[in-house]
Amino acid sequence: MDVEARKDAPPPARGNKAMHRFLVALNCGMLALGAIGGPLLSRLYFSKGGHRQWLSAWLETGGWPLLLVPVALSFVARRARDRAAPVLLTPPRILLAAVALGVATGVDDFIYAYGLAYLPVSTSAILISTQLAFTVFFAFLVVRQRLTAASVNAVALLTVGAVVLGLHVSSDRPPGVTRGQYWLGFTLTLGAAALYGLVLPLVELAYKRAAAGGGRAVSYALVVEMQLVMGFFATAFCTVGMIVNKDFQAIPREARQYELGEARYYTVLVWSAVLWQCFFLGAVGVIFCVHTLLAGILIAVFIPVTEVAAVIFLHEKFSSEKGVALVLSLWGLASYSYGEWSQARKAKKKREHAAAVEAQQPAAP
Ligand SMILES: Nc1ncnc2[nH]cnc12
Repeated sequence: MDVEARKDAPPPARGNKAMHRFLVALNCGMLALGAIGGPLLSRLYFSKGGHRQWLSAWLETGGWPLLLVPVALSFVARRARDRAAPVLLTPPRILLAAVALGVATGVDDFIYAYGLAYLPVSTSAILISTQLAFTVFFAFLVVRQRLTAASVNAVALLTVGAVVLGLHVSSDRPPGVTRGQYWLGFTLTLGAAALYGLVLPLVELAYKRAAAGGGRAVSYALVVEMQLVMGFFATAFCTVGMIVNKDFQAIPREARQYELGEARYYTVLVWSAVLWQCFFLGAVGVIFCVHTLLAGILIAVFIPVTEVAAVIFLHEKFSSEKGVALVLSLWGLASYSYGEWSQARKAKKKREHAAAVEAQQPAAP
């Protein structure tokens, strides 16, 4: 848990390298599970008789207590090594940033849930894919993330995929949704993409500030701790919305009237909370292990998978546009991965060359 990883740090030692690879795989896996399963279950809630946007938003981060387990384990391990170890690893200034980012996530969850109430999950997913363009833009501004030919190519391919899919959006209004509601959902979903595209690089900036302030690399334990704080405040924000909207009183009534039955209603709610937790923890974990842009790329890449899953499980229509978008996004991922791999290989060769030149220099008298 305490493994440290920063892009600008020297290459990790062999044991750390294995742990780093494990964390990359774990976080990519969690992000995949959450990015595909979260929207499907949220849409299943709305399509079978759920109407509460604040409740749906609440479920996106309401699983934050799950993070108490790794945070507590990390604390116990630290206390076993050092009796004076502090309860929290996160510096106070960064905790304050996590509170603000948590509230921003709560706002984002609400506008995302509002959009999903009025759009098919396939349309919502297409609109959310524009998040990548916002992430690239804000990552460049906020954390000076370099733009390479491979990342620009990946963004272009994913954007073309979204535009191709966008060509059929006007014909897919869900039953009972008015034209006005459809376009409100459309606009709010684009707003959610922009806001989350800003939140991701700000999370990376917070890690950088935490590393600079503490004089050492950020650990994965700190990442989980920050996510716990963000999840708590995002949920608190949505709880206020639920209280004002009288959602808590409406839940038992809504459960009784749910098309799939009462037990399945609660199952959908519980699994929504678990899968969305995987999404948010996976996203910040990928930012920590690699960087913001990869988190944005992966979220975009899973979108066509969500499309196919929506066709299979929610019986949404599969059009030829969806097939084209799927191919384009896989191509985008391949292009990006190849670009990163060749950059890393060039950097490694450069380091080895510099080390060889240094070894040949005669020792100073
Ligand atoms: N609240 C949210 N949940 C999932 N994906 C998102 N993309 C942008 N906002 C989102």
